[in-house]
Amino acid sequence: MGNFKFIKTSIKDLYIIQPEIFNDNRGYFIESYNKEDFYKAGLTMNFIQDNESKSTEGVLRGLHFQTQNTQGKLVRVIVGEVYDVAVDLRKESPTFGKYEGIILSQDNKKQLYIPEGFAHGFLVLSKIAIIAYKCTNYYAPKYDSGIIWNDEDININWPIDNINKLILSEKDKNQKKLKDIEIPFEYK
Ligand SMILES: Cc1cn([C@H]2C[C@H](O)[C@@H](COP(=O)(O)OP(=O)(O)O[C@H]3O[C@H](C)C(=O)[C@H](O)[C@H]3O)O2)c(=O)[nH]c1=O
Repeated sequence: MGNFKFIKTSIKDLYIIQPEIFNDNRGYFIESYNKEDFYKAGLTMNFIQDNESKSTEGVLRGLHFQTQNTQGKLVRVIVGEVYDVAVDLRKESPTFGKYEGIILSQDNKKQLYIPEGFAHGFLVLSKIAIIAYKCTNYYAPKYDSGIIWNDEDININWPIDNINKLILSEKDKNQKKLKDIEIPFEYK
């Protein structure tokens, strides 16, 4: 049907996807994923796990990746608004260590496709946010890894208005810096 716009970003293989929003007097309808449309756009990944998480304002989840079973993720916001961030961790990539940040929201319905070999995280900007994302590989906690959210070498410009309101898991409070971890991802 071609209900999607696929927008390239400054980082190779990282895409913003804009589904067509069908509004009427009842509300809205979107196709949130369509394999044929994605394949035609060259996004030929195979999603095998869907996730959903709810967070309150000021929650920052990230920056996460799996060192094996690495996951490509198609991220969208069902309720609320988040600042979503992907960091290129592919060795030899010309954009290694660079990030792209984007507002995903219930209103803009934008999605971010984060390829394998990236770290992912988001900051909740609304009272609550419910995010849903498709993954190209299964959860593998023994390969769970991450980078600290405020790593100065990545220097993410998180839209935080009050640092005291930041809510992090214990794990995320203690993530390592990019320069202190072994990066396993090749750049294809
Ligand atoms: C990720 C995941 C978690 N869990 C269980 C394990 C824990 O008992 C609980 C919370 O896990 P965690 O604190 O790792 O959840 P997040 O901090 O939201 O982690 C995610 O946040 C960032 C933004 C991501 O992109 C990843 O999907 C993932 O790392 O859910 C599962 O059962 N399956 C899963 O795929």
